[in-house]
Amino acid sequence: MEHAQQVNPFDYIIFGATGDLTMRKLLPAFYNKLRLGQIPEEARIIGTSRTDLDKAGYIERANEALERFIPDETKSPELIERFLKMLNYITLDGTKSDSDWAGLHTILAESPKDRIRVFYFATAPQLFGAISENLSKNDLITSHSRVVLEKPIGTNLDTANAINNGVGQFFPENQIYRIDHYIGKETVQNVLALRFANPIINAVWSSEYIESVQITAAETVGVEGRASYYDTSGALRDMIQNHLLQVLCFVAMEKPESLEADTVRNAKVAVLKALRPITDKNIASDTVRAQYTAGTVGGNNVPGYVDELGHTSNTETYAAVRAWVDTPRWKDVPFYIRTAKRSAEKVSEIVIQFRAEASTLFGKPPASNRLVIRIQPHEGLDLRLNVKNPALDTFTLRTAELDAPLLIEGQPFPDSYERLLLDAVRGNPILFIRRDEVESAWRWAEPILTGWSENKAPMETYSAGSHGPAKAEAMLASNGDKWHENME
Ligand SMILES: NC(=O)C1=CN([C@@H]2O[C@H](COP(=O)(O)OP(=O)(O)OC[C@H]3O[C@@H](n4cnc5c(N)ncnc54)[C@H](OP(=O)(O)O)[C@@H]3O)[C@@H](O)[C@H]2O)C=CC1
Ligand SMILES: O=C1O[C@H](COP(=O)(O)O)[C@@H](O)[C@H](O)[C@H]1O
Repeated sequence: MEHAQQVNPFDYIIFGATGDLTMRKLLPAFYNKLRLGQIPEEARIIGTSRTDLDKAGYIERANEALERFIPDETKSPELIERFLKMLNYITLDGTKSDSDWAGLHTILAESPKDRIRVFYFATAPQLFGAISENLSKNDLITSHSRVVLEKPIGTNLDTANAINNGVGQFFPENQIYRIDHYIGKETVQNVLALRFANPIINAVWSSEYIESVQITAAETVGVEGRASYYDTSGALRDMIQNHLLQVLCFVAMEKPESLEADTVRNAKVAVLKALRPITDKNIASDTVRAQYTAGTVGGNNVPGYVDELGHTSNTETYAAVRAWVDTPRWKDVPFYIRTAKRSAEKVSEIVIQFRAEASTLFGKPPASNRLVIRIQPHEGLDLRLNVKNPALDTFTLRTAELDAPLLIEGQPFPDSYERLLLDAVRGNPILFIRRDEVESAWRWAEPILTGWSENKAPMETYSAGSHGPAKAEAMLASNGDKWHENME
C-alpha cells in the first residue's frame, strides 16, 4: 500500500527554489507524494534563492506553479493548502559567506536535531562547491544530512572532478546523491524488472539472440528558453553522457547480486568501463552530429537552430553513436544511441532487435522478433512475434505485436522526480549516480567531444521535424540495420 511507504519527517532545503526546475518539476512531485500519503505532516520544504521574497511571497509563487503544473485530476484545493503550509523561504545567496546563513540556521533549529536534512542544489553546478562550503562553515551539515546534485556534473572529466571535489570536501560520498531524472522514470527502472524477473527474457538477453540495441530520446521542442545553457552543451553532453548511458547500463549490466545500491552501481560502472573507446580512427564512422535547419514540427513552421540563436554555432542538436560494450555477453552487438531536438516526434524508447531465425518449419519468417520498451509516451512494451496467418489454409506466417501497457487504468504515472526526491530522504542511493559512474561516462564521452571540436566528424544538418540526418541512416545501414521510427 502506498501509505506504507511514508518517509520519516524531513527538512528539504532547495537552493534555486525560484527556478524553472523547482517550479515545474520539484514542487509538483512533492505535492503528489503528499497526496499519496508518503509525506508526513511535519515535513518542511525551505526554498532559498537570491530573489528577495518573504514566506508569503514564495507561497504565492508556489501556488501559481502548482495551478499550472499539476494535472487537473490530482488537483485538490484542500491538499494544495496543506502542501503550501509545508513551505518556507529565505533569501540567500548560496555563494556568499555573508549572506543570511543565520536565518537558515534559525529555521532549521526549529526541528529536532536528528531530523533528516536534504539540501537540493537546483542551481548552476559551478555554485555547488561554494554552497557546500557555506553550509559547512555555518554548521548546517549534520550526520543526518544528504545533498542532491542536479546535472550537469561538469562539461568534461576535469570540470566534473572540480564539482565533485568541491562538494566532496564537505560531504562524504555516501551523503552525495547525484540525480539523473531518466532513472527516475518508471519505465527505465522497469528494465531491471523485465530482465531479472522474467526467465523468458533473461534467457535470451545476450549476443546469442540479440542482434542490436537502439536507445532513442527524441524531442519535438527546440532549445526553448535555455539557449545560453544548451549552446555551450549540445546533445551529447545534455542527454547521452548522462541519461542515455544510464539507460544503456540498465540494458547491458550483468545481474547484480542484490538491490543494494553499491552492488547495482558496481554493475553499472562495469558496463561504462567496458564501453569501447571512440578514437580518431572510428569517430567519423561511429558518430554523427548534426544541427536542425528550418522545418515543420507538428504542422508549425519553425526556424533553424542558428536562426533561433541569432548567431553561428558549432553545437550539435542531434547526436548518434554506434557504441560497443566489450563484454562476452555483448560481443559484436552494436548499441545505437541517439538524441535530437526538433525531431519528428517526442519519443524515448529502447529497441531490442533479436536475431532472425534463418529458416523455420514454414520457411523464412516475415520478420525477426523485436521488443520495444516504450520509455515515454505510451509507456509500455511491444513484442513482435511471428504467428500463423489465419486467412490461409497453409502454414503461412504473419507478424503480430503483443502490446503490454505499463500504465494502470485510473492511476497517474509517477513523474520521474517523485521517487528520487523521497529516496534521498530514505537514504537509498540506488537510483543516484556514484562519482565513479560520472567519471567513467566522461572518459568515454570526452574523446567524442574532442574529436568533434577538431572536426574529425563533420557537422551534418537535418530539417526540423525530420528523423535526423541521412548520415545517421547510413551508419546503421552499414550494419544492415535501420532506426526504428514509430511514425512510419
Ligand atoms: N529546468 C529543467 O528542466 C532542468 C534543470 N536541470 C538543472 O537544474 C539546475 C537549475 O535549472 P533551472 O531551474 O532550469 O535554472 P533557472 O535558471 O530557472 O533557476 C536557477 C535558480 O538558481 C537560483 N540561483 C542562482 N544563483 C544563485 C545563488 N548564488 N544562490 C542561490 N540561488 C541562486 C536562481 O534564483 P536567483 O537568481 O533569485 O538567485 C534560480 O532559483 C541546473 O543545474 C540545470 O542544469 C536539470 C534537468 C532539467
Ligand atoms: O535533462 C534533460 O532532459 C530533457 C528531456 O527530458 P524528458 O524527460 O522530457 O525526456 C531535455 O529536454 C533537456 O534538454 C535535458 O537537459
